[in-house]
Amino acid sequence: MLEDFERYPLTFGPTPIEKLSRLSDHLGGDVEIFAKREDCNSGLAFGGNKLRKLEYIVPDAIKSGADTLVSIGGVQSNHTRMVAAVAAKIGLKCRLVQEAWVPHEDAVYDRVGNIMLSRIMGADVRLAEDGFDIGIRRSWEEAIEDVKAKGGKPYAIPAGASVHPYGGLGYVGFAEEVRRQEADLGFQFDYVVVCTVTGSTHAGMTVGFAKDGRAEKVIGIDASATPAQTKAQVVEIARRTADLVKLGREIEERDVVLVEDYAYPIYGVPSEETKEAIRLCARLEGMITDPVYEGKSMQGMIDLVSKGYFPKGSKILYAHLGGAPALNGYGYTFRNG
Ligand SMILES: Cc1ncc(COP(=O)(O)O)c(CNC2(C(=O)O)CC2)c1O
Repeated sequence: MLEDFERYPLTFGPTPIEKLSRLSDHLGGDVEIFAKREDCNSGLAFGGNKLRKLEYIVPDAIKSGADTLVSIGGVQSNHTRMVAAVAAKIGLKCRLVQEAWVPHEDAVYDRVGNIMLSRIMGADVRLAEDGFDIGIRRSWEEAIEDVKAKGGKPYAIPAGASVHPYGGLGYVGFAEEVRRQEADLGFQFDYVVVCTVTGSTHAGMTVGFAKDGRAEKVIGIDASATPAQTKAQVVEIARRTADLVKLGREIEERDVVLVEDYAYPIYGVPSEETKEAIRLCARLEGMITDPVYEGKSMQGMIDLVSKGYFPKGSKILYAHLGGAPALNGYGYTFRNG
């Protein structure tokens, strides 16, 4: 599916799949839960899902002759941290807009975790007051213009790299990689559980698994708390990506399964149930999830298993997309563990 596209290696290679036996048993043993560890995919600044996407974007950036990568996220954005790491690795400058996406309790929220790493890696980090929205932002467009005004040659990467023309390709590759691993494992996964916010991770998986009739087995857990906008964006990215990789069929609305019940109270703020899911996974598997993204997809998966959403005997692949560095901005939240 991706033979026509150049990939710039930023990751170690296929990410490991591990059985979460203690979590599976704790949830009753009716389903088998596995994790694919995208959070351990690279040596670049603690890795994560955006690097798999950026592998298909970097060749275009290099070809463009740009000298500065320009991107955007919330203050504790994992995406902007990974863009900063990629810029450092390939020798480009980096301009980041960090918007006020999350009302926070921690006095150190804008000095630790992802934003600290981006600063240490030499990115030009600018805070902006605009609130959360997964769409194209004025602050980002102004940053692009400002780089130009100062004589730079910007390469624009939108939030999460999602609505970038090549934003979905990385996770088409994820599906191809899972199929190769399934051949070695001797079985197929019945479901893939993924956290969905700007949408190109979910969209790429939908297209990649549509190839063998499993598009609707990709269960997106919304963490944006703006599900209608997020779902529409996933569908749009999936349709464009399907054309790019010549899937051979249209992506329909029904191909995209987005569960909207776990993003509460709002984007970036964990509920009590999110915090419990983070603790349960950490205490049973030593696997760390974050309060913004994977904590909510873990919460969703646990709740769906408990409700019998997945038929008995299902093999579930949980996509762990990263996010742990942001925990440093939630020290007050977890002050008692
Ligand atoms: C750890 C982690 N897990 C899941 C997601 C959701 O991925 P999508 O944006 O592709 O839907 C993010 C995104 N993060 C964004 C960021 O700015 O970090 C794009 C929102 C993520 O970082």
